[in-house]
Amino acid sequence: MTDLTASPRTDPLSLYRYRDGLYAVDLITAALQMDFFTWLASHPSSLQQICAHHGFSPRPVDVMMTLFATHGWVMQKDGVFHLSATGQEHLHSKSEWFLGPYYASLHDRPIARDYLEVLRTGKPAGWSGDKAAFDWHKAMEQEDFARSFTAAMDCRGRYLAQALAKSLDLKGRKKLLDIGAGSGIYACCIAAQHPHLQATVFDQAPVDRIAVKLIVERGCADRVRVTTGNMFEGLPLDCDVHLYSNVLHDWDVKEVRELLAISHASLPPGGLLIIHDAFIHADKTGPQHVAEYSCLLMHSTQGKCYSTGEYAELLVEAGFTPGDYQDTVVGRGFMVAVKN
Ligand SMILES: C[S@@+](CC[C@H](N)C(=O)[O-])C[C@H]1O[C@@H](n2cnc3c(N)ncnc32)[C@H](O)[C@@H]1O
Repeated sequence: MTDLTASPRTDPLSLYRYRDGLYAVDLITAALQMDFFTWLASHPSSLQQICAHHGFSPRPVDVMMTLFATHGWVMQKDGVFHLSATGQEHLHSKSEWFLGPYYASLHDRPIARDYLEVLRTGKPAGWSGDKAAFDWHKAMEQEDFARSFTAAMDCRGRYLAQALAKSLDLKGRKKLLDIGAGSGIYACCIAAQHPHLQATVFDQAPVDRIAVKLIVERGCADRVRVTTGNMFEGLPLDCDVHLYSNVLHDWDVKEVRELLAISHASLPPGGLLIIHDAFIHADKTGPQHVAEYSCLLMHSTQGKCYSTGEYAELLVEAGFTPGDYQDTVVGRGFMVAVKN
């Protein structure tokens, strides 16, 4: 039986950071290719004005401007983005220190090209630029893709989940629902750390079958069960804790609102909702590595890394009282909220 309460002896931070931040350079390249910074210098603009002028969608522009703000290349004042001194000196095509040509050889990278399209359509590009796998939610219904994607989430979660489990206060709670659970690694680690708790892993086919096998292999099947379903069509009613781990970041605001409303309807009064994810600061000036990870999500899913402020607003709107954000490891953390 695997000891799911153990932590590794060494720190894998840089391995997570390379993978998470991979796409940021392509978004910077796409912006330079459009000479976006030179335009912004003479047109300080709100997010809406940037979208209206360039024919862009709000979600990718928000991710792009957050990335630039975390580097100090743009600054936001009263909702208007301005090019900073660094931006004027190194990103403006009329500056003697302009670095645009240094990035020109990257214009043909598939992900950089995708960004020109994602900015305009607001729709995700294919996973890793592969047009054949265009909609990864659909791809997750295919056995092979589901298996390799779930393996990726599982090995990432092996480290993140035990850290989350150790940080949670679940005294007096009875049953956790791990929504969009993948392999069930989070439910298993939380159950291992909190022996009084039962858990249900909730996902769709064929991920449910992959989860059953791994839960048995890990020796957790006595307290962790699997339920198959579509989270947008309702959730089991017998749980007093809901966990969304790396799930809401795959979806746009409309779907996040729907999921929070479904959770609210399914939890008892006083029920606990946990969002485990990578969070942007409320003022959207950091952390830089989360802004980089958000580029990857914006490119390949319908979501992004939301800020703590955005989540707090959505939680209040859905009828929850949000608590403070708490860090765990490798730029991840969680927010809890109690059903009013
Ligand atoms: C990014 S993975 C996160 C997995 C896991 N929670 C983690 O933190 O690693 C998103 C998961 O949501 C599941 N999912 C997507 N749409 C779903 C739906 N409509 N109903 C249930 N699960 C869904 C996917 O199958 C996938 O396992």
